[in-house]
Order: sequence, then structure tokens, then C-alpha cells
Amino acid sequence: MPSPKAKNNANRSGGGSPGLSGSTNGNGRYEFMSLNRTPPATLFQRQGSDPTAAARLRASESPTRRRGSGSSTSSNTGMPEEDCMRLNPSFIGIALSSLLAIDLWLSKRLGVCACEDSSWGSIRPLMKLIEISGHGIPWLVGTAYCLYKADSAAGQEIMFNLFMALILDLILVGIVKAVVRRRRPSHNRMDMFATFSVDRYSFPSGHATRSAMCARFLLAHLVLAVPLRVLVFLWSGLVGLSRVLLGRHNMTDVLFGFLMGYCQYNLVEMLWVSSLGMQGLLGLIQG
Ligand SMILES: CC(C)=CCC/C(C)=C/CC/C(C)=C/COP(=O)(O)O
Repeated sequence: MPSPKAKNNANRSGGGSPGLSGSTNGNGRYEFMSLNRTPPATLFQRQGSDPTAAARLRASESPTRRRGSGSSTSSNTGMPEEDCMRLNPSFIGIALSSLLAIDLWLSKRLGVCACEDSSWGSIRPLMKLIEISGHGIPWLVGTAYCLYKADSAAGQEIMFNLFMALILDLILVGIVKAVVRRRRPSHNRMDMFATFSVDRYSFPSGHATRSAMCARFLLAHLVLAVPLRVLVFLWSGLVGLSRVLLGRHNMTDVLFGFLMGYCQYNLVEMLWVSSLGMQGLLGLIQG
């Protein structure tokens, strides 16, 4: 009388699904074989007692034959192209998913000020102060005030273009956020002041675009002493870092934001409105 174990083995080799990629050999050991290779003849013989299973196995012998000669196949595997696409995701796909996984993991670990109870929760108020320094409202209000107070044509021109640059930044970031629709990290507390509806999305960081664009703008158009230039540069970096520490953004949101803000400044230079153009625009508005 066969032992239950032996009986189990017999079931696996004889009555198993033909789709399985393994069988027992004569020594009772399990052999694995590729799904793409023709099963050994012995397996057909063993299936002989079950005509239905044998027919099914023969039908699965070659995927090329099974689908008919009209179907396109991969030359390496003999499998239909569409199956190969699914089984072999592209290198770029794998690289991107790995990058995103690292991004999520690292950003979560760096979100040390995401709430008061977090490991660096005590410096959250300082991070929020840096957040406000890169917010759209103080920048728009401050620039409008400087434009109003400027007593030279050159000063007015610079402030007018900075104001337009800030509006352009809000529009472009809003468009990208609405298209990409990447959710903010789950550990973020949505307690920012004055946000648009698209600001529930995190890609790219509006603070990062603004700080990079404004830093470039100030460095290019204001005559600043070296320590102040360094300070502007550091401020921009700190605004970006604070987004991740506060848990508002993933790292890629901020890195892309910096890149986008940097490029936005080139656009601002291209669209630069001169004093003459400004007067024309003001004349148009006043009618
Ligand atoms: C005059 C006017 C329409 C001002 C709107 C300024 C405003 C509400 C800007 C939004 C700033 C903000 C909270 C952006 C989100 O930044 P993320 O770094 O979290 O993407």
C-alpha cells in the first residue's frame, strides 16, 4: 500500500495540470522545465491514461502552433509578442519604478517634521516660517508694493517683470499639477494657508519652482554683496528642503520643481517687458 506521500507525488506527476512547469522523474524527484520547451515524450506517455489531459498538454506544446502561424512571435522565446511585452517590462520602466520606490521611501524617512510628534517635530515652526517665506502671497504682495514704491523706470521694470514671473509660475505649476495629479505624501498634514484646489497635488513643488526662479531673478537683476548672494542661494535650497522635512512633498517633486523654476527664469527673460512695453500695457489697461 503506497504511503500518503508517495500517493501525493503520483497525483502531482500524473493528474496535474499540463500548464505546470514541473514533473517527477523516475527517481521520484521533482524536475522543473521551461514553459517554452516541449515537454518530454515520457510525460505524454504518463498522461496516456487520461486522454483529455494528454490532448490539453499537446495543445499547449507550442504556443506558436496553438495560436496559428498568422500570429507574430518573438524570435527568442517563441512566445507571442504581446506576452513578451508583459513578461519583459522595459528597462526604462523598471528604472522609473525603482526610482519612484526609492523616492517614496527616502521622502518618508526625511519627513521628520511632518507633525509635532515626529522625531524633529520641535523645529516644525521654523520649517513653517521658511515655508511662508516661499509662499506665493508674500511674494506677490511684496513685489506689488515695491512696484508701487519704485521711483525709477529701471526699478519699476524689474518689479513689473518679477510680478509677471510670479503669475506665470502659478499658472505653469497649476497646469502641471492638474495634469500629473500626484498625491501629496500620506504623512503630510494639509495645514498650509491659502492654497488653490490643485495644491492638493504635489508634483511639482510650487515653493521649489518659485524659490529657484526668484533666486535666479534676484541674483541677475539686483546688485548684491557676495554674502547676500550666498544667502539668496541658501534660502532657495532651504525652501526646497523644508518641503520634504515637513512631509509636504516627495524628493522628486522638489528636484523637478527646482529644475522647472530654473527653466522658467529663461522664459521670463525671453518674455521680458521693457519700460516702454510696460507703459503701453498700462495704457491699454487704462483704456
Ligand atoms: C493673487 C493670488 C491669486 C494669489 C494666490 C497665491 C497662492 C494662493 C499661491 C499658492 C501657494 C501654494 C500654497 C503653493 C503650494 O506649494 P507647494 O510647494 O506645496 O506645491
